[in-house]
Amino acid sequence: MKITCIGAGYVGGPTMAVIADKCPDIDVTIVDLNAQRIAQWNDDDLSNLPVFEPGLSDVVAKTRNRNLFFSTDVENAIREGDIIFIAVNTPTKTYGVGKGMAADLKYVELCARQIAEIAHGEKIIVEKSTLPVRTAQSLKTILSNNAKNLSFQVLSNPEFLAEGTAVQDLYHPDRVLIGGDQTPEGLKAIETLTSIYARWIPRERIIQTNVWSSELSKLTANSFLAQRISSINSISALCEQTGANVSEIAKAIGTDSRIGSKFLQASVGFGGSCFQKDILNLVYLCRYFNLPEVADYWEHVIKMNDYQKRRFANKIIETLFNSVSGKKITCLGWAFKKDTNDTRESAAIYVTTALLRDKAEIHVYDPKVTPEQIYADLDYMKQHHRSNDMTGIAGDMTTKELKDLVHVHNEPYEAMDKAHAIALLTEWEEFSSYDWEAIYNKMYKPAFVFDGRNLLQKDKLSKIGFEVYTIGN
Ligand SMILES: NC(=O)c1ccc[n+]([C@@H]2O[C@H](COP(=O)([O-])OP(=O)(O)OC[C@H]3O[C@@H](n4cnc5c(N)ncnc54)[C@H](O)[C@@H]3O)[C@@H](O)[C@H]2O)c1
Ligand SMILES: O=c1ccn([C@@H]2O[C@H](COP(=O)(O)OP(=O)(O)O[C@H]3O[C@H](CO)[C@@H](O)[C@H](O)[C@H]3O)[C@@H](O)[C@H]2O)c(=O)[nH]1
Repeated sequence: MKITCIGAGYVGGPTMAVIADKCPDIDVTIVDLNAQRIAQWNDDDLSNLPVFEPGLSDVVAKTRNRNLFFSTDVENAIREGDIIFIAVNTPTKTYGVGKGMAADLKYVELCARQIAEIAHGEKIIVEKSTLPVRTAQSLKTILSNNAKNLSFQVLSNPEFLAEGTAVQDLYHPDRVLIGGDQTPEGLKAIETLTSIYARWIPRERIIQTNVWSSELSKLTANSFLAQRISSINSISALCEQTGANVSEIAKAIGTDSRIGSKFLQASVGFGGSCFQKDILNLVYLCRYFNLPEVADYWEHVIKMNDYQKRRFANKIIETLFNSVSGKKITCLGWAFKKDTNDTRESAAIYVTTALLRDKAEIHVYDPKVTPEQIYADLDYMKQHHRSNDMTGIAGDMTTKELKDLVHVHNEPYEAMDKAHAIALLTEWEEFSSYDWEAIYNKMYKPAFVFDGRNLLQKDKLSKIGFEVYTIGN
């Protein structure tokens, strides 16, 4: 048996590496149109892999060129694979019908058309990308109208890994979900895929459903997770007005086994490529199916998140005497969470943009994100943000002006030297072990710290002399 995966990104790369590790008798080929990304996956120097994930380079070192292969030859991989995973990106549409809401399925459709053109024999096509419910039907329609000599089954097998813990999540998932047609052929395909995961995951954790339940479970899971963060963040705002402490509340409610303690960390706002995109997608589907009340309900999870990011940026501006113009603000962290180099939808981008609007001078330090990525994020924000009202940079700022105002450092102390304020935006653990006394001595006074992750010890910092703002306290 051979496995092909189209899309060598944050999902395709780690997922296939783990399958290759656990199934040494199966050849796994990951293909991508992006030649640079494939070259990075094939780089001898494992620190150059395009995805940073704890533990990933070890798995790649073990499997690469044994039974794990990275290639740009999409056609050959489609021809060879018995099981073809589609793990391409499905971003929010930035144009036309459904702009700013619906998932852009053009990359998925392209895969289906390519498979239809090239593949023959028996194939199992697996939706690994996160897709709107009923996408499998569109794939089937494209395949059955265009393919020749192809007998296929489409399965939905959404991925639940979280970045930063992807490798651990893939080796020990809470569950694997496989949806397929409830016909003899569909059930056989489900069983084939199940038998691969069953090599390392107990069968009772492999859930089999129909395709539509599987597709919709993924959007629902992400919406529930994000909803918890928006819920605790909404309470953080109330805490700041009343003297209650959001961390104490999270602990108090989290010990109720019906609520549970995870995902109750108040923050500057959730980021990442999935939560916002998937909720917007859910909202779009609800509106499409004429369920406005349901759509409004879920849309508020995002509105609350926008509010939290805006609130944090405004807090900085207000505290710095209502203007940050010409002031040096240092952002500690740019990634959307710790232990990843991914910056998609990172709260840092929104907060920085709001500060730039108020003419701040921004200095950034992140242990894993490159300067090119940071400038690209700000440029993208300039063009594509859903609502300018949120934090979009005044469209009139040129890329050059942006670069003049944003300085990226590869050393944290230099980034904080002579700063007016520090905004901690990602919970990288190294931030808590810095010499905060030395940092204080080199900052303008009053020296402000805005901890968007409640990572630092507030009492210790206050004792040094800092003015400290934390979320919900
Ligand atoms: N990132 C996550 O943590 C995560 C977790 C679960 C699910 N997902 C979902 O998985 C999907 C992929 O996410 P990602 O973060 O890996 O995206 P990504 O952007 O990191 O990777 C997608 C890759 O697909 C490639 N690609 C696009 N069209 C192609 C084509 N026609 N042929 C070959 N390659 C093509 C792109 O060049 C890119 O390298 C999305 O639907 C996402 O919602 C992501
Ligand atoms: O209590 C919490 C937990 C998370 N976050 C933030 O929420 C965002 C998302 O975090 P997380 O869910 O850990 O990472 P993702 O990689 O985005 O993973 C989510 O999105 C993936 C893509 O669909 C899913 O596969 C995962 O199950 C789902 O957790 C990050 O900005 C976190 O900092 C908080 O603010 N508070």
